[in-house]
Amino acid sequence: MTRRIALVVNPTSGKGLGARVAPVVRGRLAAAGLTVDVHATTSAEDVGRISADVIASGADAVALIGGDGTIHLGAQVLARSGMPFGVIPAGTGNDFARGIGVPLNDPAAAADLIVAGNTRAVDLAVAKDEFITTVVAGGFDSLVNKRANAMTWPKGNSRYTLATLAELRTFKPLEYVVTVDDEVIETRAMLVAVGTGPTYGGGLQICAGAEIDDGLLDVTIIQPVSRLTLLQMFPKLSKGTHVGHPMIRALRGRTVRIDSPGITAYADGEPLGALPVDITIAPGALTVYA
Ligand SMILES: Nc1ncnc2c1ncn2[C@@H]1O[C@H](COP(=O)(O)OP(=O)(O)OP(=O)(O)O)[C@@H](O)[C@H]1O
Repeated sequence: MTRRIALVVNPTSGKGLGARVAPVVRGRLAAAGLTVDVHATTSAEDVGRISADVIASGADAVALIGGDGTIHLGAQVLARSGMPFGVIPAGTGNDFARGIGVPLNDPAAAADLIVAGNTRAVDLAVAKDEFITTVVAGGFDSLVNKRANAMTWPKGNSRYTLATLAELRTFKPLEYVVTVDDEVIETRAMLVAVGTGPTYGGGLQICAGAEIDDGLLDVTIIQPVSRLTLLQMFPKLSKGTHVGHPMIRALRGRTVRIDSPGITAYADGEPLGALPVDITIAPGALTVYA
């Protein structure tokens, strides 16, 4: 019997990359003998609504073409459904795809993982009643995100560089209470991040070493460092060479609370809400092709 797969496409992901990638992926899946139904989304709400319809339709699998925002929306419905879920990276960050080992710049190769049909169950975090597929964080990076979102110029990643430099001028370490299982840590810090996978922000290894299926949350606390050291840390986060820095504290646990007054938490690259945030783990909640 042929496998029937629904291809849910966010055409706006990656500034139109989603729309460009869709025919390539459709062709690859069809050439391999799968029956492919393509659904283009016209709004954020469509991602969950269409995913729910696909589950109800009895399709064998679903694939999402998009970035971390699209995966986040789909995961709200697909988590715990048991429906095998393929990821075709087409965003700017693609940290969930990176975490499960899907090729990032080769949509045909990503489609081939769906054709091969090997699945694994991966963990999701849960915070403020939402499933989170990558990292929840709050601190210096929240302020940079907020500033960058308010800027109309420049477009693209240089906006984050400018926002980072602007924020660095005035940033002072924040007061946190971080609770990991039964351990309560009162500390000043630059930021606190909690992830199921290792990266956010398009490959920054903020939770370096996080295993996507170990049933645990990885917690990173960047304790107070000078502005220059913080700036120098960003390229190191990309390469993973920050690991072992004396001011970076790494912990693991099953429940985490982050609290710092006046700070907004971000999750999967979008604002999640004001701290405090309680984070738990949903082990093996999503079944992915990888
Ligand atoms: N037609 C649409 N379908 C789905 N989402 C849409 C659509 N138009 C705009 N959006 C918005 O796009 C966001 C998702 O974009 P996505 O994250 O997939 O791409 P990106 O921002 O380019 O990549 P990344 O998150 O990896 O940086 C959603 O949160 C939603 O608000």
